[in-house]
Amino acid sequence: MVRAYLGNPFFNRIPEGVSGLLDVPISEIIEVASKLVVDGLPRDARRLLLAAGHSRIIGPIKDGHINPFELLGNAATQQMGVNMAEVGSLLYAAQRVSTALHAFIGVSEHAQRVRASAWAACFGHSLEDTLILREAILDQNVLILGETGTGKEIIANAVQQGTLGAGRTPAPTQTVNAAALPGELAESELFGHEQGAFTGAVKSRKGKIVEADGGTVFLDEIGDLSLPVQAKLLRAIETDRITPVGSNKEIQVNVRYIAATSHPIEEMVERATFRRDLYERLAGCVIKIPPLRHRPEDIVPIGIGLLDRVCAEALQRRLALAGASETLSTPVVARDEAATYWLQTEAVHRPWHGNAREIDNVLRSWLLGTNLEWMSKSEPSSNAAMRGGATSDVPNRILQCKTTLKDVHDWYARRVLDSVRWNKSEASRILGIDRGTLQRIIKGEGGTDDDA
Ligand SMILES: Nc1ncnc2c1ncn2[C@@H]1O[C@H](COP(=O)(O)OP(=O)(O)OP(=O)(O)O)[C@@H](O)[C@H]1O
Repeated sequence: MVRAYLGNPFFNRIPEGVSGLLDVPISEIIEVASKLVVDGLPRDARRLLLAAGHSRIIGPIKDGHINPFELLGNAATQQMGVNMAEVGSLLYAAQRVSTALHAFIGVSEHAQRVRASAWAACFGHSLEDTLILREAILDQNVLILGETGTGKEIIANAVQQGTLGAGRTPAPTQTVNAAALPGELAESELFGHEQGAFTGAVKSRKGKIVEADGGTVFLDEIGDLSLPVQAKLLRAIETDRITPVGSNKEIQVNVRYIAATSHPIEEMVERATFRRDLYERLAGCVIKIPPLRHRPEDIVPIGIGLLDRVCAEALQRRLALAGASETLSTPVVARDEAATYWLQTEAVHRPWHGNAREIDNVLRSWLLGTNLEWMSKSEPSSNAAMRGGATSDVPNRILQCKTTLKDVHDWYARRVLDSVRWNKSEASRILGIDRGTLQRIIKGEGGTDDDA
């Protein structure tokens, strides 16, 4: 039996096909269990059973097919006198948070710290924290700080996954983007309104905070909230009550707030453009995501992860267009070698002021220029031209590529159509073409004539 714990290099190197027992310190059960589920351990990982310690539970594991999670629950129950159902729920939440944190790629210490902070925002720093202080942990609001494109939304989503509703169902989650909302609208979006409360309020509306009752509200771009709305939000947080616009009735709510901003909020507090008391209420747990230029070792892994995603999306689109008749003859993830090489040799030296989002945009436009041939045909192109050429010489590669302008038009039209769920009027408006032209593009692609 091997004693393993999170951070132990062994744990990350369990060879394919191994079966056995891991003796995990009780304080790390939740981390280890969730890591087992998400971290791509061997397919027969179910045979890798976790034991929270001791010989009296190892026999039954060896003999039968005991669910390791149940076993963990039992072990924790025995040792700490806690409720079995509660431990089961915790493990379930842990699994969801881990899966969500997987989307936050990064090997740097900074990235690891960000993931650990998000984890702590849900479960604290130890199993004792988790079991004893969980209510208090979830009572704390979370503030995520980082430049644009650093992955604040990914982290917010992970923290949201840590809250469970009744019966292990996911708790309600709502997102409000304060940057997109002028004053009155922000108030109505957050707190709801009564019918006739203002011009255009033809029906009453609940508002995101009430809709998230029992769960979380993600307040994106909180630094853009006006001072009057800040005051109202502060009151909602302090009293757990909100008053819809135009109403004189208060509504009781139980919500965890997760806020994020790319503005320097501490400076805003100093300049009194953001309320200090609200900042303090939101900053129960602060997660700072450093920009990519402070963690250049994350550039390649993030780039490769995004490249896989872009290629998989492109393939999916192609299959959707081809219809059910085409079988999946190519791997879902076809990584572009030239792009990988470029990431390793050139991208690492760039400052990436737009952070991961900028890498995503560059990769997407690169693939649009060079890989369209692959996107529209059944086999991946060899990319020989790209491999042979200097990787920074994008125009040169585009010349060698057989993509026509029509291919680019059609591809882009399809992207827009996808993004508006094939609403052709909306797509024509975005593309700046009339519906007849769009119809012709669709016919050329083998689409249908039905209006969305
Ligand atoms: N560490 C990361 N790993 C993988 N993808 C990332 C990472 N960080 C950011 N991304 C990707 O970058 C894009 C932007 O991420 P996200 O929207 O979470 O950033 P943000 O910090 O909320 O930006 P903004 O402040 O502009 O809203 C997304 O496509 C996201 O998947």
